[in-house]
Amino acid sequence: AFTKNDVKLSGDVPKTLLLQKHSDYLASYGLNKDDFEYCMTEHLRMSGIYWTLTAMELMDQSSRMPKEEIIEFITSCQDNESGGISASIGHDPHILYTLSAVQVLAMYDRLDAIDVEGVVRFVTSMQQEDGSFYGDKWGEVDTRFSFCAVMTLSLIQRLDAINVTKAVDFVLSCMNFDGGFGSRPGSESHAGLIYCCVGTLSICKRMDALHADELAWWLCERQLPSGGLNGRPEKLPDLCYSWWVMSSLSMLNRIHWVDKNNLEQFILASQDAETGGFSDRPGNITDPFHTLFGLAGLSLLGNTSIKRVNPTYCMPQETIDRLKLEPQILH
Ligand SMILES: COc1ccc(S(=O)(=O)N2Cc3cc(-c4ccc(C=O)o4)ccc3N(Cc3cncn3C)C[C@H]2Cc2ccc(O)cc2)cc1
Ligand SMILES: [Zn+2]
Repeated sequence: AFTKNDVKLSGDVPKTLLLQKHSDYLASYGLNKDDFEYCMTEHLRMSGIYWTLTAMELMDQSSRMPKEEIIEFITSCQDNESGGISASIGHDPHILYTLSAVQVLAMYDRLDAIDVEGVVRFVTSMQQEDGSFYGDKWGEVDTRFSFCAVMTLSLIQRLDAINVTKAVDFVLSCMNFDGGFGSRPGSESHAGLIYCCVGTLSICKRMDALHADELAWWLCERQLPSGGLNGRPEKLPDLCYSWWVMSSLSMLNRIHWVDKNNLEQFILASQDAETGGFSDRPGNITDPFHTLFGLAGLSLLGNTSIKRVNPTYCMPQETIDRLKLEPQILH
């Protein structure tokens, strides 16, 4: 049932965490190469592997993943000329999939499987005069790509390869009066882009430049009576916004500003007890993307049956610790 721009949780939604169902769902996802959805997501396969592996890592189930097959796939997706990595074999390299590949290899501690100098060459070639980043050779600018650039380079300990000051200046030029951020200067504030911009400032240790209270206030206003969070005013709640909003509030050290119990109820209700996995909201089709953000959100809410997730990188905290990375958190 829909009240205005919100959902009404019916009585028969899941109220406990169905970990085994999610592990089985992700372990079987992609086994049937002819599966319609599997074919329809070839253009984002590398990210699909990152979402699936990270979710399995958080459930301590990554041993069920075909590790060597994944590593060989990543090696075959790196473009020798540009150094960039594509979503699938033969596709164009893009900064989104270069990041996903580096995140997966960092979790596997197998960065030796790719030409790391090639990745540095690709990412630095995307930075523009104003400090912004293209996603690929077609030249689209988006703060999402700034976040991909600094996350990728920091994971391989090469943040020095770009102009960090200009990268930060461009992100700050996208700050709006509500304290939020959009994809380019003047773009409307959106929870997903706020996560990207706050994450960029966290990695570059420049969170001092944020208007933390105004921003945290705008983020908390995303919570609806159902407990779910939306991405912009007047929008429906969506599970992945739970992650964008909560990880941003975590970096701002204001996660206590949301109603945790209500939000946890919405996340648990977005599970599918039949198929396993999480969907964008209760009753819809599940997918690996929302399954990761459901589990990561519960981890941020303190659910200890899930491993700790790092709010900046959306990767297991133990991986960030092993890499000796210290993304800034406000105090
Ligand atoms: C089903 O329609 C879409 C629309 C956009 C995309 S997207 O790649 O631009 N992207 C990520 C995303 C992925 C999925 C999905 C389905 C199956 C799999 C297998 O791994 O992954 C589903 C949705 C989705 N979206 C769209 C979306 C999420 N919540 C509401 N919507 C409309 C997000 C979208 C943008 C994006 C976000 C984060 C990120 O790291 C990368 C891309 C993908 C499918
Ligand atoms: Zn979503």
